Amino acid sequence: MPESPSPSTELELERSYVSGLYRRLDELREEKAGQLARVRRSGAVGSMQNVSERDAFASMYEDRLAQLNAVEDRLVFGRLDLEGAPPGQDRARDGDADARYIGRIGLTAEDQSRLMIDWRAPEAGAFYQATAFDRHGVRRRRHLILKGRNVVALEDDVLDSALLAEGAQHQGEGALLAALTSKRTGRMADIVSTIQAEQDRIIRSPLAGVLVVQGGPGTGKTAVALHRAAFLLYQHRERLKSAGVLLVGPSSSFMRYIERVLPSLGETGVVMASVGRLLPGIRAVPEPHREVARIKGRLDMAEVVARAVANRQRLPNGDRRVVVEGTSLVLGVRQVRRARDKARATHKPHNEARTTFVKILLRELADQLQERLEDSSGTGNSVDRAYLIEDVRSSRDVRIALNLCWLPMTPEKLLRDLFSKPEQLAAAAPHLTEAELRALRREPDAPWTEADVPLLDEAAELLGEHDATGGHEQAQREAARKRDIANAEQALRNVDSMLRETGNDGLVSAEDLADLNEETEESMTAAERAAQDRTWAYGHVVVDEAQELSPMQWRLLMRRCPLKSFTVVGDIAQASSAASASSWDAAMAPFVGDRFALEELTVNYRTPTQIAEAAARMAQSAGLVVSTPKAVREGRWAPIVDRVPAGGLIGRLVEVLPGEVDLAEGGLVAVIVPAERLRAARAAVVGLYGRRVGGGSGGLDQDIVVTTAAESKGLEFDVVVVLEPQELVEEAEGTVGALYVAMTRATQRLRVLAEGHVPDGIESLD
Ligand SMILES: Nc1ncnc2c1ncn2[C@@H]1O[C@H](COP(=O)(O)OP(=O)(O)OP(=O)(O)O)[C@@H](O)[C@H]1O
Repeated sequence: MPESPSPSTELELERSYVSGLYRRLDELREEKAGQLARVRRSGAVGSMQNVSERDAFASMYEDRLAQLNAVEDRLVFGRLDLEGAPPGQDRARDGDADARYIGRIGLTAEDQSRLMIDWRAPEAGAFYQATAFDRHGVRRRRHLILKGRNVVALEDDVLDSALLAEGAQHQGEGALLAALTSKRTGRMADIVSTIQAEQDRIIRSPLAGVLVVQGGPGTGKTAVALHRAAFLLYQHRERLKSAGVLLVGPSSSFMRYIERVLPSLGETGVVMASVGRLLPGIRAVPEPHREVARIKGRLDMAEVVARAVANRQRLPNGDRRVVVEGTSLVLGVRQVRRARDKARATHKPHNEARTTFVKILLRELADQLQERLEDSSGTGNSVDRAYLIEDVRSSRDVRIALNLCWLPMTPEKLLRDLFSKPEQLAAAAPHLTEAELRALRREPDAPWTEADVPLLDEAAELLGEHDATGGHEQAQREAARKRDIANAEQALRNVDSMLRETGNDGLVSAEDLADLNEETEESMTAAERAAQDRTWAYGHVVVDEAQELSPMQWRLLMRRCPLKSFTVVGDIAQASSAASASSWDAAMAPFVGDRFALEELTVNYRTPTQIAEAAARMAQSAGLVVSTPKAVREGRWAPIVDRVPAGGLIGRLVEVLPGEVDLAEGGLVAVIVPAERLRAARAAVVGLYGRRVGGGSGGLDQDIVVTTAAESKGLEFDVVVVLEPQELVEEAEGTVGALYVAMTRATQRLRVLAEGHVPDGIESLD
């Protein structure tokens, strides 16, 4: 039996291998930078086709260079020794396939031999899936722990008991535990080196269909959703590159919290949007009134919007006189009705169907005008019709009359009128009660809220493009795109061999190249263009904190992905918004029936046992069905409950906060408060810590944050102080979802301050 190398020798061997990987990375960066510079130097001369060819390559090299630059940190993190490979033998270096290094991207040597496998490749699956019982051919799984470019430690999972006897293994506190107990930074980090088997299975699920992932707090749903997006982009690059992936989260703070994960995995092309930013050009605020959020979230609002649009296609009260070039004509109700029916029969959106409506009536009025002119001249001479129609079209009277019947309309105008003019709302929503109608009423200049976004989208769908140029711009855009594709096809034929050389053969279609061309022309990436286009059809949509979405918000998202390829992650027990789902069945039924797959995550990686149990006890005492996910670690502290005399809440906060900040030892501290107390609590904490205090979506860069339960959704902090828990329950109309969220944000310590009632279960009975 060959002798195992001593641990320090192994560390040396790994160091040398890893520095070889970084050397290769540097070489590739240099190579791509050189290619990019050469392409750029070739200048913007030559035929259109040469220019688009050059731009296409420039974009390709830029993308690859960006990816190579993004993977610097922890480039490699794993090694698998497979069946048949004696331990210690440097198989990968010898070009033997029995040892595999796993890293952020795949790397090959100049001679095309494989140096490192992308974590998403099928051959890397065993790194995450292998266990002592089901080894997937793995004898040893090794975690390489890097600091900068240097390997500082090795951790071995020896799965083959024969290896244990040989004694060649490295043990540490465990890569997973080290990751979990490290201080929070305010930004989520990737988990690529420690993905657990149940998470990996979900990440690698097939692309098609709707996959719902249910999991309690801290079970890694967000992490899984992000790594799944990266996996799908790798596995289905051709399809998803042009169609794009949309990732939706609950708030701007949350989007900021997760924004670095995908780039660190080398993926930059995902469109990320909070529910308030799903419509280009609209920045919606959270809906402050729960009743309004509930009503606007209901699916029957789609009918209300449809009726509001139909009501903008009006019949005049009676026949109307219009004057064209001094001649008086009649716009009859009967004619208008007929034109309206014909326009509606086109089934085109309002603004587009208007063209039909207008055309018919212009023709009718031109007929009348012709008759009058012929009568009055008495000659019976026919008059040129084109002139007549132009005369009718340019009459101010006619324009006003037609607009009164069928006004071109933007979604914003439609909804602003609908909610500020009670008679319009009553006409569009006859089934709503008086109280509901009153609740929906608001000033025309009120800001758009998250509940309005799907209604605006619905309206945009029914109204169609409001194009002042009469479709001219659209036609120009289409012609330009056709030209781009033709150029790109020619470019592909010319440069087939060059494509192969760059390793991109088969990955690029003429459409891709046309897209790249368009990008450079408009200096926009495909993702940026998708984000600006309401009608963009994504190849896949990932939804986080999905339990919060209203049926109308689901309707909007389903429209964004006609193929219905979704990854939906959330926790029904954490639901706290007014229009949130009561079950996944109920949320999905209107859109996909029961055709969705349900997976569950069962291990809590965030919250220590004591805090997880307190949160679950509280939720269960209130009748909420929560399964208590197994927490992977014990905490150092049990949750603390401070009962404070009336009026003493803020004083007590000021008293205890410094102690909590000390215990966080440089980590993050969050004070989570009922919305009504936000201002007072923030002022008090700022009084103590000044500029160190953050809040809202910019707050994550600070180490002390004062925030609401809704804003803290999906985030995590080392220490959490919850103020007045019963008020958190009351502000959510008696449901405990928001309090459950607040309590489970802590990775180390939880303290609850209460003047009022302390909900049952938070305190342990023993
Ligand atoms: N396999 C893993 N390795 C290392 N860290 C992990 C792993 N899985 C999850 N974590 C960490 O656990 C924490 C919780 O994960 P995440 O935020 O994804 O949970 P969640 O289910 O979305 O939580 P919630 O629903 O409460 O917002 C994060 O810090 C995440 O990085």
